[in-house]
Amino acid sequence: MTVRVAVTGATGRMGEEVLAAATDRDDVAVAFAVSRSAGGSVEGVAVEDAADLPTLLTDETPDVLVDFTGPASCVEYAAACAEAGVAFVSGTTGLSQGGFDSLREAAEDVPVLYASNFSRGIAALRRAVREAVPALDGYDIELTETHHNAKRDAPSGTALTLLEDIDDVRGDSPRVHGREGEAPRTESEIGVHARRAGDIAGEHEVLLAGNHESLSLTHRAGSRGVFAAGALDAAAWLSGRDAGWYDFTEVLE
Ligand SMILES: NC(=O)c1ccc[n+]([C@@H]2O[C@H](COP(=O)([O-])OP(=O)(O)OC[C@H]3O[C@@H](n4cnc5c(N)ncnc54)[C@H](O)[C@@H]3O)[C@@H](O)[C@H]2O)c1
Ligand SMILES: O=C(O)C1=N[C@H](C(=O)O)CCC1
Repeated sequence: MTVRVAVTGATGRMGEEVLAAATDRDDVAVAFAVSRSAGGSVEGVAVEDAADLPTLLTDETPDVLVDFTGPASCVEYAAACAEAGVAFVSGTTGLSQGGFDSLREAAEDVPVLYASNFSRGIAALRRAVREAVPALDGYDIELTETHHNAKRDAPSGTALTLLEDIDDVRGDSPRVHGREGEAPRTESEIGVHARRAGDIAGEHEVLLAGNHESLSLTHRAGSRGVFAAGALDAAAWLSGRDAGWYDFTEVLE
């Protein structure tokens, strides 16, 4: 079965990547693509005005909408999907708690799958972190993420997810974002470091150190293609499911 996807943020880095990835697959077809800057085409798909999204959802009846945009539009598009009965996949980061609450509200009406990172390697890193942290009780933890120089939010959504994973397995820890001046480390804190440089697609390192040894768990995305492929895998998996909140790990099971 071919799942018909609508793509938002079509002229953005990820939107373009999703449209490119879709052309190589048989299990998905692009129903339409929208952007704030409408006009022209990406990967042979005409780019419509994002302001027309509610009408397009009703007229073109896609199965799933795939969203990589910004926090405000993500919430707006999730509500439009809930209204139109279209499943919603989003990897947009930088959402506030209120933003996530709005997505969960949409999940009462349609299937919603949100992931701060759609790479399989990050899913494996999360499992490794959940295992390593309790095994290395009392070790200091530092988390470093590195992304391209146009990224807006910091720390990355993936870093926040990894911090939640660590809190889940060893209890809540204070976070120290960077260090400057007289700033000795406290025992339980997690140092968090965000670097922005060049066109780096995404790197995350969780460093555990103690007992005269250190363990560094690192993931590097070689290109944005891994995120686009994961998001389309999620869209194909989500289509036809019941309304509710879904996780990317379920797609990989
Ligand atoms: N979950 C993942 O695997 C993953 C991977 C890569 C990027 N991301 C996230 O995806 C998002 C987009 O990243 P990008 O590099 O493509 O950014 P980008 O700036 O290149 O593209 C964003 C697109 O969304 C549009 N947009 C932004 N705010 C909007 C608004 N309020 N209304 C309508 N359109 C809006 C922009 O016009 C642009 O076309 C970011 O939040 C980023 O962190 C997530
Ligand atoms: O390029 C980005 O922006 C990325 N954002 C996600 C995040 O914030 O974790 C995933 C990696 C790429």
